[in-house]
Amino acid sequence: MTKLSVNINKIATLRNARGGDVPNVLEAARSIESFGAEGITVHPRPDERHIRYADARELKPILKTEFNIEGKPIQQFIDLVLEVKPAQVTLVPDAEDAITSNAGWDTIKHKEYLKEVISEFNSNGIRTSIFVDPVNEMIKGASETGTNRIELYTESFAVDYAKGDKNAAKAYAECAVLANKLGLGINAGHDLSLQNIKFFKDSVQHLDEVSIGHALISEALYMGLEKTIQQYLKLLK
Ligand SMILES: CC(=O)[C@@H](O)[C@H](O)COP(=O)(O)O
Ligand SMILES: NCC(=O)COP(=O)(O)O
Repeated sequence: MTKLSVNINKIATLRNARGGDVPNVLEAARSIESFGAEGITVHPRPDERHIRYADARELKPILKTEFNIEGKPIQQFIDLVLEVKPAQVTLVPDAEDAITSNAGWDTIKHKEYLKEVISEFNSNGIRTSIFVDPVNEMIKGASETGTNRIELYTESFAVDYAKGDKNAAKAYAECAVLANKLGLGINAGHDLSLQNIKFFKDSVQHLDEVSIGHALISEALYMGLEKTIQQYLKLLK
């Protein structure tokens, strides 16, 4: 069974557009949980253009499902995660000016750094996951950092699948088998949607969790959050 964690960054984007508190991200998170989602993901960025560090602090006590905080492990982010103590932290190598996440970690080049940060989170009881491209060498490198899980960066899958490529999930399927052999849990995310999630889920074994934000919130504009979440849950069974 693959868990659905809903990324609520885009709810905060809408809120921030008017500078007030509409829509309220805490209320949205509560509703998302009540519609059956098994987790809430946030990805605060240093410019706080969508979800804010303060949102992460306020979300923790009200959430009933798994809280996943994603981000680049700069000191401010590390301090936030150690204070909030979510169930899971996902480390992402965000470039300074990127519109969104656009690459996985080079787990060989940054192995020592990742080991250090991961060890601190693990010793505080926080499950760790690192964002990686579907490349065997990066999976092997990840397994040497001490991380509990990897998150497969699915943008290239989404692009190739949309072009009709039947092998769009091949590298992901191979990496998932390798990661599982190496004892790593497997998450996936980025540009997953109602169009492509079933193919991905059916192609990739051992998938513990997917985190979905941009497409899910967009689809909910037409169908509503409840129906949209229920469709994902059906496709992830
Ligand atoms: C790691 C990942 O793929 C997502 O967290 C994505 O980066 C969402 O971030 P934005 O909402 O800032 O695009
Ligand atoms: N980790 C991926 C995530 O949280 C959501 O990515 P996206 O669905 O907004 O592309």
